[in-house]
Amino acid sequence: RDPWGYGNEDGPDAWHKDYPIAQGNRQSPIDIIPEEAVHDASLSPIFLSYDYCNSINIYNNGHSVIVEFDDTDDRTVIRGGPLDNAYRLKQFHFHWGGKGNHGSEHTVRGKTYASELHLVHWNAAKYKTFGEAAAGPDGLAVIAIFLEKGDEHRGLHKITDAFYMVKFKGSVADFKGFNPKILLPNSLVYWTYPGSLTTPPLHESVTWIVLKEPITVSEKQMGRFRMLLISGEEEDDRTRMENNFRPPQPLKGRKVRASSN
Ligand SMILES: C[C@@H](CNC(=O)c1ccc(S(N)(=O)=O)cc1)Cn1ccc2ccccc21
Ligand SMILES: [Zn+2]
Repeated sequence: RDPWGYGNEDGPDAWHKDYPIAQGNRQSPIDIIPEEAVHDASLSPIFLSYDYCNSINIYNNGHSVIVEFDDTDDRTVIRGGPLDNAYRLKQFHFHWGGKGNHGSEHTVRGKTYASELHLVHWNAAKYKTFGEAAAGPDGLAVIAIFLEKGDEHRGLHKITDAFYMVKFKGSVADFKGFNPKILLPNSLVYWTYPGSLTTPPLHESVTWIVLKEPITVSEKQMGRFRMLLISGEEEDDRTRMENNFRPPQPLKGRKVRASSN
């Protein structure tokens, strides 16, 4: 039972009633102000070892569309940057808006993007399961990539072409052999800060790694996201999945660090 959503009654402003951590000290997303980010020369580059990456399935959980990976070994990990060890890729998913250029969760000096991709990794060196990691202070590392409206993204077609199979909440389909490396921008320059899951249970367990350089997607490709529904196949209503983003949360004294390369 997921009583939370993005509507007027069950949206981000109401989440604190069931999840009081929503008003915690390290909540996400945030508005990133580049001039205020601390330039940290000790921050090494992020290393993505995605070569033996293999996706398993794609599914619609009523809140987003998620591509899951086999995380039973360290074949697909990220390391370096602010991380003390390797974190395993578990899934990636998106947040997006309706028409226009809103829809991202993080913002940059108030600028919003049409969508934001989250690559979710967990600290398998320290935690036995993803669920445990998701509740631990250094359990997760999420790479956020902004999607800006512009030319079409050829790597995104395979994903948007699969959306018809997962139109309804609760639907899942095979989605093998997709490597998210093709969704990365040219530069891995990033901002990093300690934060949380941006959806309930809002655990404060995420080291955020937000890439500065967006990738571009076409309006037509964004339209495909908006054909996904939050309703189940058996339900009468057909409510589109859109505007599934949480607005920026108070920084509460946290430092955002900027990488140099
Ligand atoms: C943590 C929750 C599931 N939520 C997430 O995994 C999650 C991941 C990333 C983000 S975001 N938008 O910040 O990148 C938000 C939520 C429940 N849960 C607990 C154990 C568990 C095991 C498998 C699946 C879900 C599980
Ligand atoms: Zn997310």
